[in-house]
Amino acid sequence: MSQINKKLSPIIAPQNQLPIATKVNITFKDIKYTVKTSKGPKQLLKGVSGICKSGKINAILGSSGAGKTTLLNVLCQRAVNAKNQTLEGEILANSQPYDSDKFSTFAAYVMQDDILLETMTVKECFQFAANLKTKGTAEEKNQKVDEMIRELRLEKCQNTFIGGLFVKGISGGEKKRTSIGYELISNPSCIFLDEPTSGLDSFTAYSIIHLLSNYAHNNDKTVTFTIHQPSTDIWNLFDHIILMVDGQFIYQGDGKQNIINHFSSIGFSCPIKSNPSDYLMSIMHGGSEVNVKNYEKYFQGYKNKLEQQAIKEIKNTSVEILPHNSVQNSILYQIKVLAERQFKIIKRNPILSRARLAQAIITALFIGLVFLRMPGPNDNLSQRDVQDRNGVLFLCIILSFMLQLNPSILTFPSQRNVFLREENQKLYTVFTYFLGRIIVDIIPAIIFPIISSLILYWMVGFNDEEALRVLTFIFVMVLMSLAGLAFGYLGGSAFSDAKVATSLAPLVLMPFMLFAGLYKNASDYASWIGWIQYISPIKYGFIAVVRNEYNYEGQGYIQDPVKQLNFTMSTQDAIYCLVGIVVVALILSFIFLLILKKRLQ
Ligand SMILES: Nc1ncnc2c1ncn2[C@@H]1O[C@H](COP(=O)(O)OP(=O)(O)OP(=O)(O)O)[C@@H](O)[C@H]1O
Repeated sequence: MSQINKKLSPIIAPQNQLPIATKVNITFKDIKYTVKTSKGPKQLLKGVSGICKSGKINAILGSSGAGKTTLLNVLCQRAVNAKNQTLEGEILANSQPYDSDKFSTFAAYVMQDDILLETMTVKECFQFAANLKTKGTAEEKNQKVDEMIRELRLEKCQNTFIGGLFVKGISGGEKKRTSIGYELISNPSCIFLDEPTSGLDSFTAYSIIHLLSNYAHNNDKTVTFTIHQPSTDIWNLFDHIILMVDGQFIYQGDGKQNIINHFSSIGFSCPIKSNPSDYLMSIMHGGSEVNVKNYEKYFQGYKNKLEQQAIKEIKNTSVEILPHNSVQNSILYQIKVLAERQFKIIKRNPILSRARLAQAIITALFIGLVFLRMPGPNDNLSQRDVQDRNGVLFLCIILSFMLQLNPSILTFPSQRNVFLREENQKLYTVFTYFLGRIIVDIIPAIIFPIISSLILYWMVGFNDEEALRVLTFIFVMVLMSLAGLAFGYLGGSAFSDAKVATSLAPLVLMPFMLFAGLYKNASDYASWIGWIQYISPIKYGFIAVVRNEYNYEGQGYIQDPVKQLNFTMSTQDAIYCLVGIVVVALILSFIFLLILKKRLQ
């Protein structure tokens, strides 16, 4: 909880003596928000005070860069005191402090960018939100989803994918309505929206604001949003308007005659027949020197005539218990819902399913053909044959590791924004998200190496004297694939940017390969760097398959190939080490995901 809110706690009455609120008024007093930049501190909000009223449409307008989004972030507790930013002032809901956790129990925030998963349909998005955000039986939740689709007039596209860069999907307006519906389904008492109409045609923009207006008026909800250049129709729907310029307020009040009167009184009369929104935007625009010179007049006008009134309203806000709309689901339920969604995503994404299956089959066939029916122990083996066999064993290990590593690196970065938004709203915990993902991601990580192994094993002519040898080989291939999954997770969670994570992957892979015992003998590493072999999953996988393959009893091979490689560890011990590495990498990636979440929020 921010410092400012702590200060206020003593004046709050004990919770059990307060009336339970049906509505929420957000008030803020003397908010100053400063960020550190390379050129020194920059104050983005310069002591603003105001109110977002319940049952009303509160619109924040202003010139570009005035600080509208910053104010919204502050009210949603997304901008708090930290090393590189300071926040001063009071932010209250029904005269009570709230932090980001508390915020998610009574309010919702729709960001400017639509953060939705592209391979989910509109209905599935609502279903996911209803499952985790609302109470009731499955039937009641389905009913809520259908109602929301009807209310937002999304019937026609309810079964269409959201779409994105690679998948064709719904229109921009439908996407925006889906983002709003995703939040409204839990019936929050307050909803904040950052530019809900940007990029939309005037009819769609009007229909969205009209919908929000109904939500506020019919249910006594607090709707607050930033908006650029509204049409007259949209302007007429605003109940409470805040105008901002250069981090300060220049107007706060209703959008009807009062706003026109106020600006007339300070010398800026809106021309008759002119849209007040267009006129006010034109006198606020920071691109005009004349406007910038006039800013001081606007500030003085606001301070002298309106600020005290706003402060009085803040003081008169009653103290009431904040409504609690959020739902606490069991861990198992959260994992189930997340795993179901992840399963759909994988099934529908051709790169995540079919392409990977084809990759596993084609690479296995290719290796199988290149090393087809290699000479075995009964074929008068030369040292060259042993080297070839070592080579193909090593290649199998690399293949299994790499085929899983590459897609896994993208696992977290590709859904980062969705995860941050949903975790922020406390729909689930980092732990349940992590488990929900693993449960689904592990399926291809197990199946694909089995398929590759079954293709390769007899094509190459690996040791099939006993069934256990075949099973051990397959098991090690699966473990290598799981190691790829774990290291992919690790890279994806340690670096928030997918590009950074993928470009760093070869840097990690190279030493693992170098210290696996094939390119340089295991006993020849310099001591200062030789320790890398102990953390190389490729080394343990290679030892396991080498020991499993060669059955040296003096026959067939000129020398014992295992001894030549200087592998003293048994197959079993190598498998244990590999399992240990997989577990440690998974634990580390979970910790990194926790840290990453905090850093990004
Ligand atoms: N972390 C930051 N560091 C430095 N400057 C910042 C930071 N965040 C925002 N700003 C600056 O603060 C000002 C206000 O930004 P904000 O996004 O709140 O404006 P806005 O009114 O929403 O603008 P627009 O309408 O163009 O979206 C801008 O000049 C922006 O460049």
